[in-house]
Amino acid sequence: MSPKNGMWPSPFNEMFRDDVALPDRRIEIADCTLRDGEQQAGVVFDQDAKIRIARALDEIGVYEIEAGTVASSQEDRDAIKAICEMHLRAKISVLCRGLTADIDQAAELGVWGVRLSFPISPIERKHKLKDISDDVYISRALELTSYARNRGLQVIFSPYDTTRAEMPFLRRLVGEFERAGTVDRLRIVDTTGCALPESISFITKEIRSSAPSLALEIHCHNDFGLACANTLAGVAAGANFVSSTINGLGERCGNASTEEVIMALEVLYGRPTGIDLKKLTALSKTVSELSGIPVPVNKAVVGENAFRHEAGMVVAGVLKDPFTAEAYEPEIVGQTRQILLGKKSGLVSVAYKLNELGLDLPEEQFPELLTRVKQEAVKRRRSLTDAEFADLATLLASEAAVSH
Ligand SMILES: CC(=O)SCCNC(=O)CCNC(=O)[C@H](O)C(C)(C)COP(=O)(O)OP(=O)(O)OC[C@H]1O[C@@H](n2cnc3c(N)ncnc32)[C@H](O)[C@@H]1OP(=O)(O)O
Ligand SMILES: O=C(O)CCC(=O)C(=O)O
Repeated sequence: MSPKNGMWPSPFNEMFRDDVALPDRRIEIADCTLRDGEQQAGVVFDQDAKIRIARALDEIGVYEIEAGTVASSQEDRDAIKAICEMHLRAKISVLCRGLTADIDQAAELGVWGVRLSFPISPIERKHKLKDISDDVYISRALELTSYARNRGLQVIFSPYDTTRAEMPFLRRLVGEFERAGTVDRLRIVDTTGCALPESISFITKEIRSSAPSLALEIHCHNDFGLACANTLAGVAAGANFVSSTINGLGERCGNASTEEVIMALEVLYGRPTGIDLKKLTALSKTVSELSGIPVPVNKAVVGENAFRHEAGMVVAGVLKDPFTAEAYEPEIVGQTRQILLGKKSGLVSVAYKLNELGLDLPEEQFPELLTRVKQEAVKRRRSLTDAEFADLATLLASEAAVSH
């Protein structure tokens, strides 16, 4: 076993790659940071912020940008229009309610496609669609989708709360779409983040068998920390489009994070996404800055600690071969590896850091320096900066010089 392209995942993954890794399988990122990301309570993206994020998403190479909710506000519509006028490579879509007025507004803004959000589970239908019957639901869904189609829009139908829908009705709906040919893609939506990966897999396969020609997208929330796993389950079961957000921003606990799904596809499934991976960390920082939502230091892929090592036994391995503690090289995602000195350090780290900082200290002083590093880290309740470590080493060196 050895690394390939700077990556070294579990060899057992090979057994589960199935068709996800096939070179001719199309798996595209339809990022919704500008729509669901902004639904994170407290987040406001103004037009400049939306334009910056849209440009950055386009630069990494996402297939589609869900740029906002058309009914939300005039500011949003202005921003969506401005994004359309940037003529990015990425397709621009917007969320519409099940109303022709929303579709009209979307068409006038110049978007490529609409996402028709139409609640499907019994609880949503009862409270949001006046307990609409199955027959009326289907006829409205067909009317709305053909209306959007006739306005020249790509049509992505979003049965809101798909994971709590009744399966016979869901099967009937997608069968109708397949017959009518009014829908380009169906988004499977885990609105409350309540599904297991196995359930997502089941739902995706059921829809595929009821409507084999319908393209599928998967959109998962993170209420149980399963959004990325559920998204991958959807992809493995046949969804070719991923609806996710940078930093996992989004309603409540957020969505599957775009960068996590991309790296899982690339590293764990061995499936190239065509995304410029080196720009992921910078994009995460931009979204964090513009949303005002900090990225947790231990966030997968883009967190500051994702490639930092402090524990002595870990560092001893990393310095011989980083793959003892990492599944892929940090530079792939625009990060760097760092060795920190602190309470959990060992002598190997002391020697490494002295050398890295160009500091001279007799080897017999290393254990004393390590003791002082640990004491200082306990006192400060954190790892030490390079300057603090250098101060400790310099002080110890001068004490040793005086006592000789
Ligand atoms: C969870 C999701 O991701 S879905 C997307 C959610 N996104 C947003 O809500 C975006 C921001 N929203 C807004 O700015 C506002 O809610 C607006 C402008 C869209 C609508 O505002 P208002 O007209 O004042 O309606 P309000 O938001 O108070 O209520 C929504 C109404 O739409 C109905 N509704 C909800 N979903 C849908 C739908 N997909 N299609 C049609 N009607 C719907 C609700 O039942 C409710 O109707 P009611 O007043 O008869 O109870
Ligand atoms: O497409 C929709 O219906 C909205 C999707 C959504 O963000 C959700 O329900 O989680």
